[in-house]
Amino acid sequence: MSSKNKNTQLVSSGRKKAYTHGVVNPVVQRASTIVFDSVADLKEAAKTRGDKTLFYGRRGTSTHFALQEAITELEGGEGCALYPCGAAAISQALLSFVKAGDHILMVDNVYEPTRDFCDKILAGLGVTTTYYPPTIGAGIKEYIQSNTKVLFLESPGSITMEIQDVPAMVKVANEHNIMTMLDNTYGNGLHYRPLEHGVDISIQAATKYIVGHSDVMMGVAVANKKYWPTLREHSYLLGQCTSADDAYLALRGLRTMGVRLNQHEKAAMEVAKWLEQHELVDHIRHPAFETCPGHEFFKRDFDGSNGLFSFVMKTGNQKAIDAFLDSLEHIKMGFSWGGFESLVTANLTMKGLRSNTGWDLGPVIRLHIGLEDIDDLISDLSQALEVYQ
Ligand SMILES: Cc1ncc(COP(=O)(O)O)c(CNNC(=O)CNC(=O)c2ccccc2[N+](=O)[O-])c1O
Repeated sequence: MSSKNKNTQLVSSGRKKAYTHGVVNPVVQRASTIVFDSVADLKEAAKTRGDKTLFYGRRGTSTHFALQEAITELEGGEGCALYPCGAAAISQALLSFVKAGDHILMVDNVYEPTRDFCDKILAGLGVTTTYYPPTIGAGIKEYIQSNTKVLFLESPGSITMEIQDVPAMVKVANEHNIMTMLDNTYGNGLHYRPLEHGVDISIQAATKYIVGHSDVMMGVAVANKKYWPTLREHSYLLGQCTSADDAYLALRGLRTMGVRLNQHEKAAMEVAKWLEQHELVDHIRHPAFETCPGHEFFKRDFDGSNGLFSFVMKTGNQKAIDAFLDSLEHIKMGFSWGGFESLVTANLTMKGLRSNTGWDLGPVIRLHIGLEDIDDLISDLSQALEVYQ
């Protein structure tokens, strides 16, 4: 019996006997070639090859089908396409729907490699991009052109964590027949489901919380009924596929995502509250804090937060940042988040990383709070801030 309760879904989804063969987890069905006993079998498989039928490795196997069903249920869509990483999910979802002469609207705090894809790849294909302020809301209307095809959102946005008024923006997009895509790596389907707010395609770097153990690169995109057929077929034609082993590991991570996120959220809130009172810290950029732009939309639309947040320093220079980073022991520098480990990245300024929103504040330090003991993390930050000068 299926359930609308998310933690039950995380445990139960994608466990049809056709995928598990009677055990708890799906089989790891590695394949390039599927063999058929008769012409009739081959013709039957060819008819339904795009819909969870064994036909050819690139179309997926039982392991992939189990993961696709689970993610589709988690995000509440019609179907889920799998990609080798989050960046591929973003770029291939865009390439599935734009053509030369189109224009897209991209949020200005978007994950930097997404910006680079727009500027270095889409531009070369004749697709133009306008970056809009993350807090623009319904004012997005002013940025729409006659050839605008896609409104791309990421909420909260990368590093500076602004949360968008998604329903207001989706309403404007629908009024102008513009499709919407949202990078939901932060909301992860448990705490935020873009399709419930009218977004057409929800994209995640499964690399982060879904996998949850920093050992698989994967992207997912879940589309609604209107856009699923095109996303599924164009992802196939663009050659997007993942290994059965990675699909198994992603599904394995999904099973504990609920309990892991509970701990990430609890620990991050405690660490952020400690940082908030520190004399060197200007303010916290954690969606659950009033000092985070768009906090009111987080309270209205999200069911929870996780281990990722940033804080802005009152002052600082690169020397102070480097000394701080080098003195951390438990919290490691690394270009990712969503695993069990605590990580840190730092930006001296956001100037130059934004094209339509200014930045006159201090350095930004982003933390991913992992599953270590909170006291150890706070002690680590306390001693590191002592050398931040
Ligand atoms: C919101 C969001 N959306 C998509 C992706 C990409 O996922 P992938 O890593 O699986 O491709 C990510 C990847 N997250 N990684 C990080 O935030 C770490 N920083 C970077 O990756 C980064 C930032 C700026 C410039 C270059 C990089 N980089 O390491 O490629 C993401 O945060």
